[in-house]
Amino acid sequence: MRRAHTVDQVRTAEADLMARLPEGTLMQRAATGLAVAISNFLGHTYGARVVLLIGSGDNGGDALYAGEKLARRGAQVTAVLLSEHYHQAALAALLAAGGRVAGSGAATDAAGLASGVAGEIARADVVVDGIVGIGGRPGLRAEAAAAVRVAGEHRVPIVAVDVPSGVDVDSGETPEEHVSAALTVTFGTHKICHLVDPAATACGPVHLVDIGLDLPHAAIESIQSADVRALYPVPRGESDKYSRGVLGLMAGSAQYPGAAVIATSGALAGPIGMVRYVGPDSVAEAVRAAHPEIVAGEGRVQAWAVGSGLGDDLDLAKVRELLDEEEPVLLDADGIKALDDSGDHDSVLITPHAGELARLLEVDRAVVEAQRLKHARLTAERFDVTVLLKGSTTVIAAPSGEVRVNTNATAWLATAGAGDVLAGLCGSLLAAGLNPLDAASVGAYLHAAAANLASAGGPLTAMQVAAKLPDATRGLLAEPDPAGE
Ligand SMILES: NC(=O)C1=CN([C@@H]2O[C@H](COP(=O)(O)OP(=O)(O)OC[C@H]3O[C@@H](n4cnc5c(N)ncnc54)[C@H](OP(=O)(O)O)[C@@H]3O)[C@@H](O)[C@H]2O)[C@@H](O)CC1
Ligand SMILES: [K+]
Repeated sequence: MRRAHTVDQVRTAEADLMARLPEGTLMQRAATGLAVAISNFLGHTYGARVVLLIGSGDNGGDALYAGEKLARRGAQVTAVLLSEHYHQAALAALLAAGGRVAGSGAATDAAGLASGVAGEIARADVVVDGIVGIGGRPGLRAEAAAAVRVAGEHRVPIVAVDVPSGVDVDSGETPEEHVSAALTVTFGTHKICHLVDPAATACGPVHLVDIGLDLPHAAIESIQSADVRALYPVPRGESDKYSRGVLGLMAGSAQYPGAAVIATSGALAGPIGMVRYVGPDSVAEAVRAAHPEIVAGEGRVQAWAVGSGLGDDLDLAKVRELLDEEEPVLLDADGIKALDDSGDHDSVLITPHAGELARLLEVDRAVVEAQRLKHARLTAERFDVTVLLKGSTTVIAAPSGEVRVNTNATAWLATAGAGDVLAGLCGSLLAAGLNPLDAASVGAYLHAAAANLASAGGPLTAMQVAAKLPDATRGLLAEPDPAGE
């Protein structure tokens, strides 16, 4: 798992380590890693024009010391001081290495920047955001916002130090103006904003520099290929189609027959031995035509997947009966309406998108979109259920308080039927014996991996995603474990 910690956890670990090391060691480790990452990002250092946006805290100190190291390797480094306060020793080091300070005069231009600063930014090869790090509050002050806007207008890429300034570090929310980075270089561990949207998108790719922090249990984890490999229920020699798991699928309707066909494709591409389809005869016929392997009608199952494309055919009483049984149940789409906050649902997984979660919580969709982590957690706690909140980064929250995210999805996956594939696949993983948190994690990861294969940078259909699931699974199970994962 890739781990993300809260600001408080990082501060505690930092204090513990600092007490054992000579002063300034951690900042030098951070700045060295940052300078190397900026060099790699640029592809060259000698002669590169680097503008540093410097705030009042240690985030600015990291940027200034990295600037010093780049200047020593021949870069033309200019610091823009956005506050009266700044890390003085770091600025002195930059100046000693040949760096400069821009805009020291009192005059300001129309954007509110000291004269000459806008021109420096416009001509830069890269802007380094050392405005604020984990000590920052959301939003940008006027001068910083103006500098960031000039970079955007001139398409100058921004490398964020630790976090893109302006985002809310511990929630991944972006209630106010913030930096959108081409690369974020962080230290010690990931922060929540690196993994949870909308802030995760503002980070761009995230590069982690190890500075030797000793960290506690993570607040949030992001699932990696090695985790999926370790969790995937691979059939053993003695397995038969029943022992591998049977999924009961209640999906599709006269209105949306395709959802049943697509969800079945997802389920059959998972680890189970058999799918039992339960639904109207006309839909069962369509499912059987596409998937002759299925068995129509009720029988013994190890888990249920209910809801994709049920529309008005949703039989609330029937679904609630299933929720009272022992077998795990996945509720998707309309099936989520069957959930109430009174029962014991710790073997239930729900797979809403933001709109469906908003309906369940009776809030606006935009509120869920803006505060994805908060609402996924709140739902898990209130309904005693595991929640897989779909989106560009998937957030999975369990009633135990554990949270995992999946960040490897392509934006092309936002297509009709993709959710039905995911529901079938996660149902299949539940039926094969994974608990709801693991089923959701493995399902989200493989669904995204299959979509990446189907897309290869272009459009895809839900059925193509399902068709690529076996390849994605095979590739992953065959991969050697990389060190450190
Ligand atoms: N922890 C670690 O392990 C390591 C940490 N390291 C580095 O230290 C960074 C944390 O440094 P930090 O604590 O000095 O806080 P940081 O974010 O630079 O500045 C906070 C100050 O900014 C201000 N301010 C607040 N909001 C603002 C806003 N929206 N817009 C503008 N200004 C705003 C406010 O001051 P004010 O101006 O209000 O007086 C506040 O006090 C961390 O991210 C990493 O880069 C590494 O060197 C090594 C290992
Ligand atoms: K920053």
